[in-house]
Amino acid sequence: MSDQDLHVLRKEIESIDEELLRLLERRVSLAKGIGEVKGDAPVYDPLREIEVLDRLCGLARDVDPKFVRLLFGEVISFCRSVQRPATVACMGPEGSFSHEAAFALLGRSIDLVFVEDPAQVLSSISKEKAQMGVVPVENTTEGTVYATLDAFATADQSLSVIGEGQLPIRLVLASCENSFSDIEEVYSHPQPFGQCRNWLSRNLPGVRLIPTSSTSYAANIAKSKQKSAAICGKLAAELKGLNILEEGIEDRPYNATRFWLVGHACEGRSKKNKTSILFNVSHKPGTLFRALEPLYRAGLNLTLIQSRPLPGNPFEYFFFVDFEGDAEDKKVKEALATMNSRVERLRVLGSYPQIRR
Ligand SMILES: O=C(O)C(=O)C[C@]1(C(=O)O)C=C[C@@H](O)C=C1
Repeated sequence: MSDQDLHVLRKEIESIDEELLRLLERRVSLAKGIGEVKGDAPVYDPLREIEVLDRLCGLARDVDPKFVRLLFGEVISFCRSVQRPATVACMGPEGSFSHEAAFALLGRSIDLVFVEDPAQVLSSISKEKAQMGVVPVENTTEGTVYATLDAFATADQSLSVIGEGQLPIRLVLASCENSFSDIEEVYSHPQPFGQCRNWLSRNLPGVRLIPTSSTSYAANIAKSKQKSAAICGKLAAELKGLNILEEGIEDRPYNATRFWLVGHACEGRSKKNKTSILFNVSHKPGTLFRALEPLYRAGLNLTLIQSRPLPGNPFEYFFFVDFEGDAEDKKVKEALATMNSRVERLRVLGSYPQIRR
């Protein structure tokens, strides 16, 4: 290829880039117009975003659909923000896996509010410090995130789960030190410690493991403390300027965490909605069976059941159940009505779509 050929091709790229920019500006202008039509109604429409992204991925021919989803996910995120800026609460500080999950679910055109725990995420929404929140629910290695379930048990009843997404969790050992041999203590959230316990016993036997409220908080400590390291995400390590001593230290090849997107209920439903409920029963034989029986008779597939101590009632429990289906489906509605007559308290946390970006 001659310099002249390269020049011609680059000029054609510049022309296409300008065309793409003008089309993007047109799309943003249309989104602003939609925002005016919506008025005070919620801007975020997860079902419409899924529809737009799935359609484009179906149309993609010579471009990887994963890239199409990522690119247009950010276009939509910006188009959402020009209608009304969205403040999203999540566990911090910056660089936490909840931070990464918020970006994965909503794109990067969001304002983030970092808080200590899931209860503060929910209270941030209730106090209108944030319009939405992102909380971890379950990890493929360590199981349910109890703090999230406990937070919902006492949270504002107006909050709903409005979406769900899975984030692959890839753990790194990060430090100001340059070698394993210099590490005397490791900081991280208890969940990641559990996700790489075998790696730790093989590579850092006997090192003190100190739990923190989040992985990014652990990175903060490792940044300021010699002979220490953090188990965190790559984003946190890079944001703090730490050396990454080892990547991919999670014990299982597939290590992912399910996150809920929380806010005020959205209209509509997708074909594959899930529903999450919480309930408690009287402390008598057969009450749990009778509570679950209507879900069985409706043919609903349960994807999670988890008991948690009932606050104020020692050795009594409330239960979380996720199942496939939407609370507005006729058979689900009837099953929940029967269930409601058999339990002491039943709350539908939400029926929501799977969000993939
Ligand atoms: O169609 C809408 O309701 C819009 O607001 C537009 C748009 C988009 O950019 O495609 C943006 C935000 C919504 O969550 C859904 C879609």
